[in-house]
Amino acid sequence: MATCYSIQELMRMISSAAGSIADTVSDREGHQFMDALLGASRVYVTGAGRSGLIAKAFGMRLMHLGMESYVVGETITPAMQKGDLLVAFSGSGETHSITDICKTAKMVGGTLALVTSRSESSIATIADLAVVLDSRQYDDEGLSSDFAIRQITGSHRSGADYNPKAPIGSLFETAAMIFSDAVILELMDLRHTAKDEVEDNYSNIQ
Ligand SMILES: O=C([C@H](O)CO)[C@H](O)[C@H](O)COP(=O)(O)O
Repeated sequence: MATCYSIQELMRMISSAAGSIADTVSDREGHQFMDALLGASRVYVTGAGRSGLIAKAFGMRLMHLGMESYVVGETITPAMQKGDLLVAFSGSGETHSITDICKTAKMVGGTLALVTSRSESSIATIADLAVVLDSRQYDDEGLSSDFAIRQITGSHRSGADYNPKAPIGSLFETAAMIFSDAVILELMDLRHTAKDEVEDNYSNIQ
């Protein structure tokens, strides 16, 4: 694929675009998400494909912080109960398998938090709270739109010579990873977690 951008420029574009998605997260959504995590007995995470990988990475960090966290679908994941929280990562909010898991979580009395790129979707409709990382301006046409290029590079180069580099949800997934890490930092702060405690929980058998 021909492109007039170097790998370094592309990296900066992607990080800058993902960073700008932070501006789309409302304070209310951020606070609700933190409150749900801090108030939960146990935290379950779920997501499909790349969103699922972000969910797992988030669940792992919660475990490092000493919180009881589980990945839905893993062999030793226990039954979910009232008082537990399910965090679903789904850019579209429409992935069938994840929608079913979310419905089950609600049915058993759990709380459902959604991390998504769309405020309206099947999962958003049943979620108790949602954090919207609005990456849609990049997702539909990758980074090829003039708008996206101006946002990212500050230039007025036409999109005509540019191949999309963050298509099909990639920026949502990158932004979701950054959001998750920000949440972990805030949790460490609020729970007065020392770096040593986190390191004690790192796996020594993997
Ligand atoms: O793997 C995914 C990626 O977009 C493929 O490029 C998605 O994360 C997966 O398909 C799940 O979709 P969403 O539920 O819409 O996040």
